[in-house]
Amino acid sequence: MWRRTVVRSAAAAENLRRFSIAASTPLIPSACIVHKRGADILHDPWFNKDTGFPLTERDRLGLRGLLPPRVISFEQQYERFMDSYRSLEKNTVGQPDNTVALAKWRILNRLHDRNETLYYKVLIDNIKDFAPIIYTPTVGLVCQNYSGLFRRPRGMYFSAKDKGEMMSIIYNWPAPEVDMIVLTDGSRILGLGDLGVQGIGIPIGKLDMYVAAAGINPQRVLPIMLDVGTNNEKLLEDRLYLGLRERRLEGEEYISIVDELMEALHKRWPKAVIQFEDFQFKWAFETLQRYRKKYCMFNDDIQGTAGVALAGLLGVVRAQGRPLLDFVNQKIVVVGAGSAGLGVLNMAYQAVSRMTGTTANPHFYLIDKDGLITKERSGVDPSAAPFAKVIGEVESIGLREGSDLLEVVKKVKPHVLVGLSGVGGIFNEQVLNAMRDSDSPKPAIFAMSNPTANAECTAADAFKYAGENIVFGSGSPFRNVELENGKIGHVNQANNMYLFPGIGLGALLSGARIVSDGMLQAASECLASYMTEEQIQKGKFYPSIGSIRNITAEVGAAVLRAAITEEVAEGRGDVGPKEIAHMSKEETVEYVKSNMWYPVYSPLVHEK
Ligand SMILES: NC(=O)c1ccc[n+]([C@@H]2O[C@H](COP(=O)([O-])OP(=O)(O)OC[C@H]3O[C@@H](n4cnc5c(N)ncnc54)[C@H](O)[C@@H]3O)[C@@H](O)[C@H]2O)c1
Ligand SMILES: O=C(O)C[C@H](O)C(=O)O
Ligand SMILES: [Mg+2]
Repeated sequence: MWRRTVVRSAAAAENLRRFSIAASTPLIPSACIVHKRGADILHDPWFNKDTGFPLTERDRLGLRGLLPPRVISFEQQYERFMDSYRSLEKNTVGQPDNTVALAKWRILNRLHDRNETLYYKVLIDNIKDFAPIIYTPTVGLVCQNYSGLFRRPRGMYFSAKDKGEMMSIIYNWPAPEVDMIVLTDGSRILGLGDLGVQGIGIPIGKLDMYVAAAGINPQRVLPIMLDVGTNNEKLLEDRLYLGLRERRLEGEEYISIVDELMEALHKRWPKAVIQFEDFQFKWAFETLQRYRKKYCMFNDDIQGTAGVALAGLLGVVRAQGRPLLDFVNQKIVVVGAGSAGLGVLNMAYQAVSRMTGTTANPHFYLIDKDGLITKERSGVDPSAAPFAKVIGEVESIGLREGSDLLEVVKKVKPHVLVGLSGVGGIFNEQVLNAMRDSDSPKPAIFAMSNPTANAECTAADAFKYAGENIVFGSGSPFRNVELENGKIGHVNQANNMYLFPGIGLGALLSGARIVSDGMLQAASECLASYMTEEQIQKGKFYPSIGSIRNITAEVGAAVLRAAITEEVAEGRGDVGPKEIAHMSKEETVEYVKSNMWYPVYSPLVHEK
């Protein structure tokens, strides 16, 4: 076991005294107590510095003779890695995209597995280039090939076989403190479906984003796979599949195992924030309702996505040159009535209700695999029911129950078309062409499904077929498009990565008992107001990913303040809700920033 001690200069300590708790800003690197020596340290990526161990430390930790004699500085190690990364890029030119993507993922993953400090330094400083590798889209490819790519475990794996024993298994995790947990059951990985145990890549990728964007200490994050089986026939037949080769648990059996895991997690780390990720629809809403008043948890696909989408939708109104209140008049067609689509509609509906002060009847249209959802649909899911259209209303514009996407776009002439269906290419040439008749001067197309091949359309097709005056967003990254008019068609990455790190960080630092609607609303509003008028006019609704730490600090602070207002904050360490409540807006942002971890080599001190 290990623990951290914080060693600072008196002046620096005084500066941060009021606000800092597990203060980790590297004014003077914190010293770190390790309970290992020699080769054990070299094989532990949390502490390993490779050739970066100074000679004195090599003496102290029994490393003399185990390393080549020269000490290489952190900066040199960084450059050496980046050089080999650039060579790999050069040497793989012309090879298939997937081969190159996996090669890049491998070189980063190998670095992670031997030296986390250097890995996160590389990741943070190059987040724009590396996010598409450790996150969507490459993470999808990694999950699909996980059983073959597996070298070392990362995170924890609980299975249906562990029933009754989770409380003891949880203590096998070596870190005494955990701040952020991302949990999946692998049942709906991006738009790729049920990938069973292979879905562990998603919590790993999300937590890498937590470290990069929110500055959560990587020794305090925990990716978790709850393997309750898989219904993926290919995996069930694959002899090398690493998960349970059984069908998924259902009903009471399923929920009781999630209950047990949640209890065990809460027991060991009562202050940790738990993010549910990529659960199939039928369990996503149910688990959210079941746990959201009991634990500090949220569902990223439902709630994180909703906040990011709402910020984008409000940006669209601004781009049209209309006041924000005009949001209530926007005709929005959402394609995909699952966790994400319904999450977005719920939040948009709440926004309209707040703006109108009444029970709103917004101009929202919801389409699933069976077409337009109306009140005539039998067996409609209760969470989709509030968005089912009254039949008279749709008949008046020539639509009916189950009208297809093209018909809906032609008749509704929407301001915004949102894709959260997981079906690649369904915004085809005809659908995009129909968006040319949109009632908006700047029709908006959000092809939000992941990974890239599952996006409802590409950026190039959107600008080509729907017109050069559109604004565009996609869940996975696309290159900006060179338009025929000589301008650039900007691509927004409409991805929940702009919010979940700030939601988690704000919840954590406020010591929130739960993640309330007000906290989520504050996160979305913060993101929406982050962009300047000039950026909005250029069709930019989200900041560059290069500034994700900054936006996450702002979002985190907004969530923190909302937790205080909503009276769910209990504070953290010796900074209680009262102290937070007395901070100005700027001070909350500083407070959040001062609690972000940044990769530096800490002096290691051995203790038995
Ligand atoms: N960009 C982001 O931040 C973000 C966030 C969350 C989810 N997503 C993506 O959204 C997609 C859906 O996620 P989810 O959790 O809502 O999945 P889900 O399985 O809960 O829902 C999918 C929905 O799409 C509908 N659908 C399927 N085929 C369709 C078709 N041909 N036409 C219209 N609708 C169709 C289904 O009926 C269902 O309602 C995934 O690809 C996921 O990667 C993106
Ligand atoms: O993982 C992502 O890139 C976004 C989202 O959570 C998804 O499930 O697609
Ligand atoms: Mg997800």
